[in-house]
Amino acid sequence: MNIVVVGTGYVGLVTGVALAHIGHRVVCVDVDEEKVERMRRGISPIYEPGIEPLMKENMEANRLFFTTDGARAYREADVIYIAVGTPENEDGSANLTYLKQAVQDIASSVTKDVIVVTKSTVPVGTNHEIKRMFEQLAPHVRIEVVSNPEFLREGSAIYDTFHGDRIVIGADDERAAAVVADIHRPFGIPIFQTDIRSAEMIKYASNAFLATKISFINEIANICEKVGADIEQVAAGMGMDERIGASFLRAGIGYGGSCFPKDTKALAKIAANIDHDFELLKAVIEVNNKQQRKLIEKAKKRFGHLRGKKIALLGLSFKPNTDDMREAASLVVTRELVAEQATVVAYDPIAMNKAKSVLPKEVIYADRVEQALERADAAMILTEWDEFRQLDLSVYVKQMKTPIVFDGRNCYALHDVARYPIEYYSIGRKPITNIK
Ligand SMILES: NC(=O)C1=CN([C@@H]2O[C@H](COP(=O)(O)OP(=O)(O)OC[C@H]3O[C@@H](n4cnc5c(N)ncnc54)[C@H](O)[C@@H]3O)[C@@H](O)[C@H]2O)C=CC1
Ligand SMILES: O=C(O)[C@H]1O[C@H](OP(=O)(O)OP(=O)(O)OC[C@H]2O[C@@H](n3ccc(=O)[nH]c3=O)[C@H](O)[C@@H]2O)[C@H](O)[C@@H](O)[C@@H]1O
Repeated sequence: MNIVVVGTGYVGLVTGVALAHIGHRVVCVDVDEEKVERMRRGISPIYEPGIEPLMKENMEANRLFFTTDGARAYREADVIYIAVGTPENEDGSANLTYLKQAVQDIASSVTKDVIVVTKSTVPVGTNHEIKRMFEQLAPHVRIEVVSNPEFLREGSAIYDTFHGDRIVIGADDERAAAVVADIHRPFGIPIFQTDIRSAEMIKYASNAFLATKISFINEIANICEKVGADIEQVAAGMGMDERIGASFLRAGIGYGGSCFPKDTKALAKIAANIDHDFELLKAVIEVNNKQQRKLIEKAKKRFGHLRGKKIALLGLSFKPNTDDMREAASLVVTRELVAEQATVVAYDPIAMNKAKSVLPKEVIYADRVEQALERADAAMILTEWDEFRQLDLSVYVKQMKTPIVFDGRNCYALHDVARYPIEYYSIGRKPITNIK
């Protein structure tokens, strides 16, 4: 079976590597020549723990190949996975330009029957539109379209692919569904087969539900601060109820990343297009927008104004173990701090290079956490990297002008912080004001 994966971003590359690892022959196609050149040398274009050894192992076993020659790959393919980006349009809807281009590329090259599997997150109805496009553009062959949405998380993408909770296969054609199910069987993950539209909806509904959990717990955290409860205790107590579940109840400065922000907006738009006002989801989005500014609000309350203050930012990526800066809270926080005329010194263990091209030019970058904290008036923790969680708290006391820490990810236990002369503001917990 010849498998081709179109697009080698987080989803495409991880899919290609994982399918090769369970024994398939996989050709990964990308239009980005530089990326393909690097992957051919075994270098991953994305920072993702564990990916490079797996890439190399499967390339050496002659199961995994990278090319820009899509036409040839599509001609020889039995199954083609589409994993190109579906970013956000200005109005919040999903931009299907890359997807449609990939469909055209495939249609103009295939010479035999093929199954096309859509991994990209696409609005309900898109796979049927793809099917219609193929019927028009490549009437000489039979192309079956299958929806196979992806649920991996960045930073644990390899683990998630081998240990996912389910593989969703949406198909109208039983034979195509069976072929795709067989391809995935070696993962040993439960397969949920359904119709195409339901599969498309499962993806959006899953992301929207997880985003709802986050905004919900953040609202509870905001109330906890005012009534003197502790969000960590509250989340732990809630999570013990299996109907609620313990995961995705970490309060903080909101969700970012390439998917929750765009997929929640896209689903709200899908609803609006059929005259359904998805009020709950709109509130989830609004709560998140406010939550990303929470540390700024706290700092302004503490200092009055931030003009001339040196603020150390710890963590820039939208979450740990990735260098992805898409919709990271740091984008909002740095913009606000610069507008407030604060001096911003930032440090991130991995994302600094990517950050430099997207954050305001006024941001100064430090090579080490100690350097960022040096003589700072305040620190803001935006991403819960292990490096910050494990940091000896005395470093704040030693390095900073005033050890005032705004922790947007609740990295430290309050009883640990209480042992140091630190002023500490976190999310949904009591502040600690131990500065002498
Ligand atoms: N990033 C994530 O964690 C997850 C993403 N998704 C969805 O998967 C899709 C892909 O997302 P990412 O991997 O983050 O995208 P990405 O933006 O990181 O990568 C897309 C890749 O496709 C390539 N490409 C674009 N047009 C092409 C064409 N015509 N032929 C060949 N290559 C082409 C680009 O050069 C790029 O390398 C999106 O729909 C996203 O919503 C779903 C689950 C998780
Ligand atoms: O569609 C997608 O692209 C993916 O989106 C998310 O994965 P990802 O964005 O990589 O990362 P998550 O671990 O879900 O975190 C997303 C954001 O939510 C925040 N978050 C997460 C969990 C939590 O309890 N609290 C919280 O604030 C994180 O800090 C981060 O900013 C989903 O978890 C994946 O299942 C899905 O495939």
